[in-house]
Amino acid sequence: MPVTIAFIGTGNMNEAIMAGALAGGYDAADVVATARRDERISALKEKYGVEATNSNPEAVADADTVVLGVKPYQLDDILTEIGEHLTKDAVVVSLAVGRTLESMEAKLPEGVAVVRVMPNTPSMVGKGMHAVTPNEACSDEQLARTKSLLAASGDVVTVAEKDHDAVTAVSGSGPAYLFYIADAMVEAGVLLGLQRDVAHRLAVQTIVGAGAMLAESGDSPVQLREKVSSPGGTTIMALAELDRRAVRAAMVAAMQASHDRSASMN
Ligand SMILES: NC(=O)C1=CN([C@@H]2O[C@H](COP(=O)(O)OP(=O)(O)OC[C@H]3O[C@@H](n4cnc5c(N)ncnc54)[C@H](O)[C@@H]3O)[C@@H](O)[C@H]2O)C=CC1
Ligand SMILES: O=C(O)[C@@H]1CCC=N1
Repeated sequence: MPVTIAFIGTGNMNEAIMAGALAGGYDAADVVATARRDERISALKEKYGVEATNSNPEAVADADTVVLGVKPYQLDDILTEIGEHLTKDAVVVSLAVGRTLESMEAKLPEGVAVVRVMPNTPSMVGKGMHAVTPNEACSDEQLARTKSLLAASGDVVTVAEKDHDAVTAVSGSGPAYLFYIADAMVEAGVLLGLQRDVAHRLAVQTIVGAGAMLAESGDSPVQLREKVSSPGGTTIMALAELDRRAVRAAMVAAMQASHDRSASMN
């Protein structure tokens, strides 16, 4: 069977999207992954049963979907390397933060379909968030093909390209904010006398449960917060302390910093 999906630069994000696709019914025989080190190539072959190689031009030669998982500063070299080897129908899917469609088109032969994606690491457990923007040359079918692939590892939303820096601040960098809060909750639990493993279990299940309520209840974050906060009770005391310490303002400033860094990376 011909190879149809090439993952170029199979690090954290590309491995997550590839693993999701394979778990979601894509055939390993239709997938090729590239990496630089021999040990990594062997590991990808062994773990996923896919074809793996260090040759990016060979990997894209039969592919109709080419997912680029390299760092933003490595992207130009890869685009130049693969451009002339792409199939006529190929769609190039870039995960690189901050890199515009225009900047990628400039490194590819004219008329190549490109989709800019902002994914996030929960794709590793099938709960990713992918925001996608196609370029002018991308057909409806090529976009649908891309969205189907991404849907195997999470939710997919189409956004305007101007929104990518904001998307990065919310969902791209977002998992790290929650890991930061989880870490702080565990540390505080230990400070209050809990065993570390118990504090970890309590914090994790609380975040999982709160996330499920956000996703499933239909209530807004404010409504959910109000349900935990009894008048004069423990929760309102904690939330008032967060406000006194300007945690909300810190959150806005942090996300502005993520946005601005993304905007500066093209
Ligand atoms: N990690 C994250 O949370 C997110 C990452 N992204 C984007 O995803 C992309 C990948 O990020 P990560 O997976 O975190 O990075 P990573 O460092 O884990 O993966 C990059 C991989 O590309 C490989 N590579 C580099 N040059 C290569 C070449 N010439 N040929 C073959 N392989 C090559 C590296 O060996 C590495 O395995 C980046 O552009 C990043 O901006 C986007 C959203 C979230
Ligand atoms: O920190 C980064 O550059 C990547 C992009 C979004 C999340 N992580």
